[in-house]
Amino acid sequence: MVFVCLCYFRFVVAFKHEDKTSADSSAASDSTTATNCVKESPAINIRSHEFSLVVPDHLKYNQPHLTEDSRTDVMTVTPWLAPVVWEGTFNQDVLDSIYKPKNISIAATVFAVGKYTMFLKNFLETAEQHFFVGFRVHMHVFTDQPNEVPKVKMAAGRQVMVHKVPSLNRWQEISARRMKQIQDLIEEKLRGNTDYIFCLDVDSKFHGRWGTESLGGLVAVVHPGYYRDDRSRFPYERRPQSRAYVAPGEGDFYYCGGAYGGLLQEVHQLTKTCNLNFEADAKDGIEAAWQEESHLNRYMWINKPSKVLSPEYLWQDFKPKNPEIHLLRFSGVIKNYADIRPNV
Ligand SMILES: CC(=O)N[C@H]1[C@@H](OP(=O)(O)OP(=O)(O)OC[C@H]2O[C@@H](n3ccc(=O)[nH]c3=O)[C@H](O)[C@@H]2O)O[C@H](CO)[C@H](O)[C@@H]1O
Ligand SMILES: [Mn+2]
Repeated sequence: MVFVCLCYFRFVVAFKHEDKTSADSSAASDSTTATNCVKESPAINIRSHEFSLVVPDHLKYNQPHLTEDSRTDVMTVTPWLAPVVWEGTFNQDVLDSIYKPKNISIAATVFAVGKYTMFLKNFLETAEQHFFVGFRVHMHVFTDQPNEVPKVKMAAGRQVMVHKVPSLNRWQEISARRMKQIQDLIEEKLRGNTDYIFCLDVDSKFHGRWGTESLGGLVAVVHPGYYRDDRSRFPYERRPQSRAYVAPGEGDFYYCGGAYGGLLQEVHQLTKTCNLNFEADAKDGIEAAWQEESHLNRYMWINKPSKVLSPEYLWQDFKPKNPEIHLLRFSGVIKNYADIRPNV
């Protein structure tokens, strides 16, 4: 660890020095810097994708202007300085050229228990069209009926992995138990081979790009149903006996249980904590108003997300599109709850 830090420090110093000595930085001084670092620390493999934003030299794109903002109708940065991602706030070519050479791998989890297997085909097919296209993606499908998982043609470097889970007879349990199963997946299968993970509702479809702009340490999506409301109207858990309790006058946004993600270790911490709190509540005979979504909201109040995705990243088909939504990326389909859930 110390070794890595030293190398990193050296790298920064080298670049600073280069800035000072030559405004027109040459390829030769670049390669000297790189070679020095590699020579002195040959065994180091840096897998931290958050902190090094390296673009290929000579990438041409529009100049960013500090006195101009591409979006003036919406919040683009939170009070704790996390970006809020909206169409128009980022340059996808710059972002892709940063993450492409890192060869990152992305996992997504999706649960289809009971009749929810009917959503898989559309979910998986549209993910192929819009979700991290051109990147390595593993779609982890959790289901009680592996035979019902449709065969979807996947591009190179992308695949579906099926995990069998028990069927449960309350939708609340099916939804909430996802946290534990995601925690286990990370511990047992993903550690060491996956960089980022996104956890998504299956009753939804992709309509537009969802890509590298969404990457971050801890990533939350603002719920489409409440983002124009005063926080007093957010459906947080309001009973102080629950570990998901959020007090009046507190809370930043109301986040979705249907989409969240980030670096593997961050999502591990989130799912582990929410599951522990959900279980402890259950022992006390209490289930939060919106199950794991309530626990997630409590968690995100204390552990601020480092990137916030706008409701473009989880809309609902039944909601008319508001003017601030310039691009709809992912949206919940209209469903008849009584027909598809095991209980009402
Ligand atoms: C868009 C969004 O933020 N949705 C959240 C919301 O309700 P939703 O109405 O979106 O919940 P839902 O019925 O979609 O259930 C959540 C997910 O659980 C799975 N499932 C559920 C029932 C079932 O019989 N089989 C099955 O597989 C499936 O992956 C589904 O997408 O509140 C829930 C609280 O519990 C979850 O936090 C959802 O993520
Ligand atoms: Mn849903």
